[in-house]
Amino acid sequence: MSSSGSESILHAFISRQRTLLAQERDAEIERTSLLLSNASPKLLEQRGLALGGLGIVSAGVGLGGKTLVELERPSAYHSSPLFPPHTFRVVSANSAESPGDLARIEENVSTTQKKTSSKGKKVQPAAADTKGPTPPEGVVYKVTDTRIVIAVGAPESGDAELDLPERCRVVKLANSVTYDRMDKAIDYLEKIAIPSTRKPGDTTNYELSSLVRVLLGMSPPSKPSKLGDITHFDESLNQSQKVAVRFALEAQEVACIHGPPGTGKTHTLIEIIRQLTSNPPDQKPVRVLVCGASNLSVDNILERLLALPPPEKGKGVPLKVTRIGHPARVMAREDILNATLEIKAGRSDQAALAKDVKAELNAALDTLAGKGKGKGAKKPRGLERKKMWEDVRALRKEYRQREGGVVKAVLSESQVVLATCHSAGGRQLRDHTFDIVIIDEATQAVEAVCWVPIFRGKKLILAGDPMQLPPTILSLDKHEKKNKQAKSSEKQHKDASESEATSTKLSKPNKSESSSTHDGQEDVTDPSSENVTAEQFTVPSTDTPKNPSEPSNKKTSKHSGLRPPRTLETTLFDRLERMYGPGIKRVLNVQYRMHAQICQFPSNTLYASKLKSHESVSSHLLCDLSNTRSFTETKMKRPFKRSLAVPSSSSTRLGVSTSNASKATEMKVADVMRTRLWWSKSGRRSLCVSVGTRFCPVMLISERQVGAGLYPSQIAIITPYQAQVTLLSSLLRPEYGPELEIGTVDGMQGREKDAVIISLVRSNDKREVGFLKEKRRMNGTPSHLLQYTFCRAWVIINPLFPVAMTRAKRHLCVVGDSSTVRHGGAYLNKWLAWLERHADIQFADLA
Ligand SMILES: Nc1ncnc2c1ncn2[C@@H]1O[C@H](COP(=O)(O)OP(=O)(O)OP(=O)(O)O)[C@@H](O)[C@H]1O
Repeated sequence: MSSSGSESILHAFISRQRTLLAQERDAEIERTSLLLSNASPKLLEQRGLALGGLGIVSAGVGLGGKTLVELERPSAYHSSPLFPPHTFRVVSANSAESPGDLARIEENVSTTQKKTSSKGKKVQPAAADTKGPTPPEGVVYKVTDTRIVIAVGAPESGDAELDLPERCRVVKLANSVTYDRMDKAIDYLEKIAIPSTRKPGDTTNYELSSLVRVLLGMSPPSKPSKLGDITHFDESLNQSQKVAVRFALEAQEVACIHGPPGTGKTHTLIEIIRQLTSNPPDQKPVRVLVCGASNLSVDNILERLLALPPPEKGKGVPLKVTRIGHPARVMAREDILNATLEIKAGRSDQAALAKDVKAELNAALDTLAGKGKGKGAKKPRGLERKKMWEDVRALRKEYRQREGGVVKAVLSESQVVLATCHSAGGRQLRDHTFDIVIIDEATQAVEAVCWVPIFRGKKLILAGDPMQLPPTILSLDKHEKKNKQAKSSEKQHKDASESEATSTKLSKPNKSESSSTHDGQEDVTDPSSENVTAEQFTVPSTDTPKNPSEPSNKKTSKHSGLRPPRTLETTLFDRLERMYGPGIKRVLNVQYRMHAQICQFPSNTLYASKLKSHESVSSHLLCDLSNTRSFTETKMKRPFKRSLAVPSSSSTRLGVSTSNASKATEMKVADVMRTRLWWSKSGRRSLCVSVGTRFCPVMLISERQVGAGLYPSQIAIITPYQAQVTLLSSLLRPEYGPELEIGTVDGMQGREKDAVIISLVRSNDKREVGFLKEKRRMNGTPSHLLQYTFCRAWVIINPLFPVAMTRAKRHLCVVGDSSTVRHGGAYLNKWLAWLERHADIQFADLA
């Protein structure tokens, strides 16, 4: 191809990425801002977009010199300290992984005050008072049932005086930080790949590395380097994992690892990290940046790295690992927290001086807030206050400088640095480069966010499963939606007509064969809604790889070049496979999690029936656990226990598609309570359901699972709706503690539990299943719920399959209204039919 030809393709690719990111940013802004500007505070609170009547508990200094403002519901205004259902999250729910929701802390003016302000003018609801000081804005740093912490004052954004009102309301804002970082990455990519786009006089040293060339299809992957025999640290690796390890180590630029659920993607990555970092002491240590699409995926890897045994005496030093990210977003475990940059920096020798400055800064902030030491301390006013704020500004600057030095020292000596893709673009890593960048859950991240860490490394290893959660995209345009709907109904029609017996023949249309559209963009049949070919799962008997530039089968030799993506759902992983064929990846084909019966349906329908269950798990049951008491019913020994199909009844429907979520939730709480009372008074032991579907998990847990000796920590409840999560948490947490995991599907990706209850929730006359319908998605972020309920213009697609159905090790319980869920398309219907044949079904006893 001529250089101008390839340049025009690069232009088209980059400009398409920009357009898609801009659309996504707009969608995000529309989702939050428009709602906020038009809604009254009361409505915002009802919709979980604001928390009112809050008081300040404290305002201290956190990493980066930000002020951490902690707020709660004071007993003077509220009968309960518990927050009502809300949508504030530490990890923002937008399409790309982001640092947390943005929020504004404004004065909570009562309705009467609002109607006639002191000047007799109407105050705009929910809008900041334009005449007073600008209300502080920041990132949600931590949320518990009773407290919310907002990190105010990003270092770059100046240091406006923090004037906190006595009675506050926290209002959610549109978050642009992630988009800014992704835009920056795409701008940088453009300047690297197309020198003509650089501004005259730009002296930046742009390096078009061979990694970037391969990722953009400018040159094919180089021949793999030849490694001799590999001595594995983990001798239990199966053949497909060994093949993947060798493949990743020998690849020169990029290697992809495709791991269906429970097949040990993370396990394999750990071996790869150990291999990479174990070069002889006389050689320069290899530095690895390990990223994930989510904080959870990063913590999963960190947890396993920390659990590694120290090297034998004289055989190297323990691996130095550091986790970048808010401790509040990191798994609340001591060893994990101790590996965070914040804690490590705080403990380092150089930290003492920074600590002194921090103490001084905190004292000054306390004085400004009228909480200074000494009796009757008052807020300074006038000139004195102005002077103090100047001191605070100077102290903050000094603190940042000192802290910057400490952070640099800690990171420089870390051989493995872990961060989310997004936070790899933060200022802490600004001057750091790495030999290898690893991205776990790469199939869940939009391509632009992957470029953030890619620029820091020379070689890239991606791990993921294109059949699991894709990135959540808000902005699929109308054309795309129509296209998708048409394709999905076509596909579902086809799916439904295929019997399960023929599922082994299911073949994913080869991505490389996808036709390009008139505008040169790729034809995006949702890559995830396709299936994997049996051939892709064939693992060679030795771990010697093929050259990624030599595709493994005839069909794939027709691989395409760089194409502008049609949607942000096309991940880098998808795109590479499409460009280079399956030779660019290795597939893991033995799963170590699920009882064979739990594995069977996803294997048949999504993995060409090639997903094998390792013998150590294929027949394990709850009753094999040492802590379970003997189950009185023999049926309990089956891995599918009680798939409850609840007949609908108009008086008891508990679907989410009502016009008022909070009302619906209140009603449901009452129903749950009533049912629980009824349940315990009746003393009945058999499973039955009297109303709706929402409370089933409550009973299942109390009556069956914990009753059978399971620990709450061995159980997870997965449900698509955040409102359901909030409801169940408020009911179950007091009884079973925080160890009982209750979450939406997103939170469960990468996790596993002995017993999993999936609550499908939806039950209604109209047979509306909402986002249960989408084969691969059933996302449950609160904002999605709100979107569904209040902005019907949005099409919500949500991930349940196969993530939710593949989290259970020994016991899977599905609770749902079969008469509603049955209308969720061919895939759901097929699953239900399969459950009816293979699981224990119990219908509700409406009497
Ligand atoms: N070779 C192996 N031998 C024994 N156990 C293994 C092996 N590989 C993986 N496992 C176990 O299988 C389980 C799943 O592994 P892991 O979490 O790495 O899978 P995954 O592919 O990342 O999962 P998912 O993406 O579905 O969450 C873990 O308990 C892990 O210890």
